[in-house]
Amino acid sequence: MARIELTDASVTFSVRAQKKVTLKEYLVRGLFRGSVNPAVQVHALAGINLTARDGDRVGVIGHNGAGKSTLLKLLAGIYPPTSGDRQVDGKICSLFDISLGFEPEASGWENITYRAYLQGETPATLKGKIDDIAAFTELGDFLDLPVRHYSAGMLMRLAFSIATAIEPEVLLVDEVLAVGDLSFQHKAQARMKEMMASAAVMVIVAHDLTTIRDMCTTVVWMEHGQVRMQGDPEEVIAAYVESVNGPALPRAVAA
Ligand SMILES: Nc1ncnc2c1ncn2[C@@H]1O[C@H](COP(=O)(O)OP(=O)(O)OP(=O)(O)O)[C@@H](O)[C@H]1O
Repeated sequence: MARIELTDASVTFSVRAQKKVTLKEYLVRGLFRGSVNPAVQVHALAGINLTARDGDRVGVIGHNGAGKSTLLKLLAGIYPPTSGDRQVDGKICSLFDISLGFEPEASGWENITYRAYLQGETPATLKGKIDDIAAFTELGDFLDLPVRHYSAGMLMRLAFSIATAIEPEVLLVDEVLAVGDLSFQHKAQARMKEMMASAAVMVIVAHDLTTIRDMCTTVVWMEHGQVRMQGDPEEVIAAYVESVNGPALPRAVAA
């Protein structure tokens, strides 16, 4: 059984306003004010409680910078909670930031192998899949070349084909994922639909509210790193739209 459980989970980043401090600034400001370039705490997520089990489809909505992507990364295990607890049971597939982390000097084939192992494949299980992964990329002989020679779209094809080669129990998706050219996008969307249907639990971040309404069993509205509201998709989406547009005008009553 797949399960996601966040209990009072927070993620805080410690960032510095300036990248470099000149010697003059260091001497002048450092002498009089203590720290020259103090760390600022960014509370990307604060006190998040979220539970999802088999069959749940969770849509995450909210304004830019509300913490949606950070929530996906927390669920994926990329960011550990600064405080609180994260429990995720089940094989995870993360469909966001997928083209990061390739080995530039290694060939497409080698990168398929490295990534597949990271995704939990073994030499035996990969043997039965590697040709399908390669065929899905449609990259042909390019797979023999180091991936530093690939275009951004080609890297995306490779990344998507590998990421979607597993049958995940927990699927984490960022709707903004644009994969390759038009023909590949059709193929990619069809594959994503299959995965969304078969995954036990899905969490999807999207700005397109129609997608969320059609797909999700529950919706989380994020605001300034916190959950403003969660529950029934129609109710949460209506409240979110009202907060963005203002209350709906009363209907004119016929005289
Ligand atoms: N690695 C990081 N280091 C520092 N701050 C970060 C980092 N990642 C996110 N943040 C901050 O956390 C907050 C939430 O960002 P996040 O990307 O999760 O928002 P979002 O809701 O996904 O936004 P958008 O809709 O624009 O994609 C923002 O203030 C952002 O600047």
